[in-house]
Amino acid sequence: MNMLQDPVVVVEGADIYQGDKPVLNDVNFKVFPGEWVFLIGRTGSGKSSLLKTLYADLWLETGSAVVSGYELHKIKHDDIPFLRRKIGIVFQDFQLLTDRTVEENLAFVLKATGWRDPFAIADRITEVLKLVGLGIVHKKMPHQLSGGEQQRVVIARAMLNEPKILMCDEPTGNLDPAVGEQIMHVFKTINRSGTAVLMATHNYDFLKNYPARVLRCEHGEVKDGSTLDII
Ligand SMILES: Nc1ncnc2c1ncn2[C@@H]1O[C@H](COP(=O)(O)OP(=O)(O)OP(=O)(O)O)[C@@H](O)[C@H]1O
Repeated sequence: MNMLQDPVVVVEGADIYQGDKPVLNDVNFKVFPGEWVFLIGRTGSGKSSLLKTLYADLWLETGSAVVSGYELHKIKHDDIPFLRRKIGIVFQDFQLLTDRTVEENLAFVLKATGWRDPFAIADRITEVLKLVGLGIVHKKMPHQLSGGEQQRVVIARAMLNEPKILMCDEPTGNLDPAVGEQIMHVFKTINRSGTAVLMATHNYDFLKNYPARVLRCEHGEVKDGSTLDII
C-alpha cells in the first residue's frame, strides 16, 4: 500500500440507496494504491450496493465519492465508460460472452476502449492471460474451460487496461474451495504488483488466511477495521 500517493477511492458522507430504500448511511473511507481491503457483512447488508455505487451502477445522491479521479456525485452518464476503464470489475458469475472465444472476449473490450493496432491487441491479450496463469487458451470457447479457468479469463479481462483498483463481488462464490484458493492467489499476485483490491466476500477462510483491512457493513453503517477484529 502506498499512502503517499493519492487514494484511488475516497468516500465522504455518502448515503447508499437502492431506489428509494436507504441501504448504508454516512459512509466514509479511503482506499490507497496497492491496498487490499475486504468488504464483509451479512446477506442484504449492502456490500453489492456499495460496490455498484463505486462503479456508477447506482447513482450517488448524498455525499461524495471519488474513484480513480472521477467524482461520482457529479459524474455525467457519458463519462461512466471512462470511469469503468480505470477500475476492473469481477463478479461471482463469470459473465463472459458465451458465443465468443477467449481471445474474442478480450479483444472486444480492448477495441471498445480504443485499441486499434492488432499486434498490440494480441500482445496485451497474451500478457494478461499469462498474468492470471493461463497459457494458450486463446481459441477456446468459455464452455470449454473449467469454472476456475473462466474466472481467470474474467480477471484477465478486468486487467486489460491496467486499472488502479479491482472491485470484486464474491469472485470465488461459484467455485469449489480449492479452486477459490487458487483464484485468491491470482488476486494476490496482481495486488503485489500495485493494483488495489476491494473484495466483497462471505468466505471466512480468506479473512483468516489473508490478514487485511476489513470494511464491515452492519446496521446500515460501514465500519473500518481489520481481520484481527473478526477471527
Ligand atoms: N435491485 C434492487 N432493487 C431493490 N432493492 C435491492 C436491489 N438489490 C438489492 N436490494 C436491497 O438492498 C439491500 C442491500 O442489498 P445488497 O445486495 O447490496 O446486499 P449484500 O450485502 O451485497 O448481500 P449479499 O451478501 O446477499 O450479496 C437489501 O435489502 C436488498 O434487498
